[in-house]
Amino acid sequence: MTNPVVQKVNPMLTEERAKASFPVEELTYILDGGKFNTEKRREIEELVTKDPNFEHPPIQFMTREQQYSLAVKKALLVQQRLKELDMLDDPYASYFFRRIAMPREVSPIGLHWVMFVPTLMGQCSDEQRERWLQRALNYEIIGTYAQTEMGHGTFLRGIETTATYDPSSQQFVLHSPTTTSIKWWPGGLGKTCNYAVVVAQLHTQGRCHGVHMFLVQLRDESTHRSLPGVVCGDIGPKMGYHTIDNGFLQLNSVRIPRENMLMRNAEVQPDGTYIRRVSNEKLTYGTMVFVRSLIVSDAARGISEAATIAVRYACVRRQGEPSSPGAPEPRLLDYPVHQYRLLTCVANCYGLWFASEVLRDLYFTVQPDVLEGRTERLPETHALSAGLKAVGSNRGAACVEECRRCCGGFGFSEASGLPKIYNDINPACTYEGENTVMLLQTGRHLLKCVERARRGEQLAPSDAYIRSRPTPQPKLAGGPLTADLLLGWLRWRSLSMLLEVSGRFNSFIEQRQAWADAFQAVSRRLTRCAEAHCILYVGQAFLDSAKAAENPKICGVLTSLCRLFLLNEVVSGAGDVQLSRSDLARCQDAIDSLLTELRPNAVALVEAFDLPDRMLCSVIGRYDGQVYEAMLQWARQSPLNATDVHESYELYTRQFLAGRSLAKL
Ligand SMILES: CCCCCCCC/C=C\CCCC(=O)SCCNC(=O)CCNC(=O)[C@H](O)C(C)(C)COP(=O)(O)OP(=O)(O)OC[C@H]1O[C@@H](n2cnc3c(N)ncnc32)[C@H](O)[C@@H]1OP(=O)(O)O
Ligand SMILES: Cc1cc2nc3c(=O)[nH]c(=O)nc-3n(C[C@H](O)[C@H](O)[C@H](O)COP(=O)(O)OP(=O)(O)OC[C@H]3O[C@@H](n4cnc5c(N)ncnc54)[C@H](O)[C@@H]3O)c2cc1C
Repeated sequence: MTNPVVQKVNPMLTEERAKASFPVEELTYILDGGKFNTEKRREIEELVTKDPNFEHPPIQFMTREQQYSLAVKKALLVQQRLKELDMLDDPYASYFFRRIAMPREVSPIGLHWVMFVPTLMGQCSDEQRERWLQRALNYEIIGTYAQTEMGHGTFLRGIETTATYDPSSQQFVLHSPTTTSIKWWPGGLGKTCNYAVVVAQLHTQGRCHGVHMFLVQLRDESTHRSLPGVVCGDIGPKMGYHTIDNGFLQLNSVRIPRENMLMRNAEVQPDGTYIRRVSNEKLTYGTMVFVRSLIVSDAARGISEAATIAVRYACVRRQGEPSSPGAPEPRLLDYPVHQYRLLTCVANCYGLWFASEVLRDLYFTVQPDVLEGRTERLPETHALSAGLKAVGSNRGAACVEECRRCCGGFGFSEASGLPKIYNDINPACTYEGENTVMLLQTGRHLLKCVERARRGEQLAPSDAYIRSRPTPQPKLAGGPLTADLLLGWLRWRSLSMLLEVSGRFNSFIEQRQAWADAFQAVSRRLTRCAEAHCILYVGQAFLDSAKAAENPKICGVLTSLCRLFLLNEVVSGAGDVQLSRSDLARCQDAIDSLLTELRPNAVALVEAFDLPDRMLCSVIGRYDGQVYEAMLQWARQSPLNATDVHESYELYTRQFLAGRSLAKL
């Protein structure tokens, strides 16, 4: 991919940039977690941009096979470069190197570093780590995470693949007993990987002990041919994710050594005796908690890319009736409704960005304890990572789509870069736990919190408000609509909704319904409670970050953006609780005022994300704002334009026009 040649900057963008009321660079430092990180990220981006090995024509003009092949090359080249630069052990540097080298092109070896390596870290005994982890970190072996089957994705306990221990050979026999038990979806499984962590039902001494993990070699390490008993391949084209070989895997009585069961939490001894070392069996699901927390930040980054494109385009695109004769047509960004559509996406982006940082810190605080078997804060971490994964990816997909629509027809063209971002973000609503199911996990946790609060027990910090007494609805039509007041209202809303659903749930229990039936009866409402709880978390993280900004100008603009986020939640969630007409009207007026206030900072707020053209890959979101000439250049690259007359003319159209039958051709 080549960066568009930066031409003279479109004066309409220069004009907008000059309106910023705060130092954009300082906000970039905040978003990056410090000036040092910004500088390091830029150095890495520069390295990749200068490297001709990462240059190629736009992938959108390539076939899927070409896209996959190129992605394998780039993904492996990234690893080589990281090694040469001695950056392999630096997760920050590696992340940004991969991101700029393969912008929104999912890597065929992505599962290796997102799930395979973390699973080895979290699920192996110390001895197993010694044996495999370094090989995996050195990319001597390339692995994936094979859990989902054709027949079971969400309901993990229903997985059918079996791992049956044979004490005579001290081996496990891995087997796919049915068609529905064939592993389906794992990333990189089809063609790229030679190992997999396989999730299977453990059988030993005639008993099933539930799902456990096993390291299975799939392909020969030198020839890459699939090993005897292993049938695997690519699952075919998808809605997006063209660069990765999501695969299938059928195991026909494949034997692996006993030592290949991941034994941090449980063990099968040579004679077949099963020993569980920790009582909480959900520790096997640890990698998913980790990846769910990453997805929240990835969703925020996706919105940041789409919003940068759409806001820049809205500055240079004129469309509509001039305000006076001879005046130019208005810019899209001059329309209040357009400002609303874009600025609410920007507000969601900042909210999720800051929330993902708080969630990441929580994960890394809790994880060392969990690894040692102390699981007190695991339920909170699981509930938050599941719920925020759902809210983040739902919002991510919705905001990217809104940005795409904001760009009209060009938004539908791959030239805009927006379909690529959307197709990369959207599957996150499904993978790593389908979003509705994830919200139900959060809801289940919240119901239990209400019970524990009634018993006077302590709750984890993010759940603590559930212990407070119900209060009357905070009035919004009185004094100023401060961010603190709005956040208080969202806290009140979350608690009210939860108490209402919990009361309903308890009445089913009192009518002697089974727990599971009562849960199903309130499940629809419970997903809304989970969303409200997560939005409260996002709002709190947003406001805390705004207040923490040392520069008063940045503090001011972030607080205004946070108020827009909170007000929009109040207005769009007005159906969940009774909001008076006067409160609603007040909030709507406040939104209108905020749009006017924030509009001059629209470009500055997205450019604080500091996304180079190479990252955006967008004809309409270019830094220089020279959209139209670049659009024509893009179209000229279409393979359909390689000749003036396409071969289909001779083959079909000419015959058709001559009245000949096409049926025999
Ligand atoms: C750099 C950025 C890149 C980011 C992007 C990454 C790109 C990677 C691309 C693709 C990767 C995709 C990988 C995958 O999709 S892997 C497969 C993922 N599969 C799933 O997520 C399956 C979803 N299903 C489940 O997680 C579970 O089955 C379940 C839905 C949670 C239900 O489980 P189960 O029926 O066993 O449990 P219960 O509902 O009965 O609950 C029992 C108690 O366990 C608690 N629980 C459940 N899960 C966890 C967990 N993970 N951790 C801790 N505790 C857990 C639950 O709360 C219950 O507790 P209670 O106290 O109420 O009994
Ligand atoms: C791009 C992509 C990459 C993936 N990568 C991997 C990978 O690397 N490794 C891997 O193992 N898997 C992977 N997956 C699989 C993914 O994790 C599953 O698709 C996901 O967990 C959902 O499972 P499912 O497809 O079986 O859907 P189902 O579980 O059949 O769900 C279908 C629908 O039913 C609803 N539903 C299901 N159960 C309930 C319930 N209890 N209550 C209410 N509603 C319910 C869901 O909300 C959903 O809308 C990937 C999937 C995709 C799309």
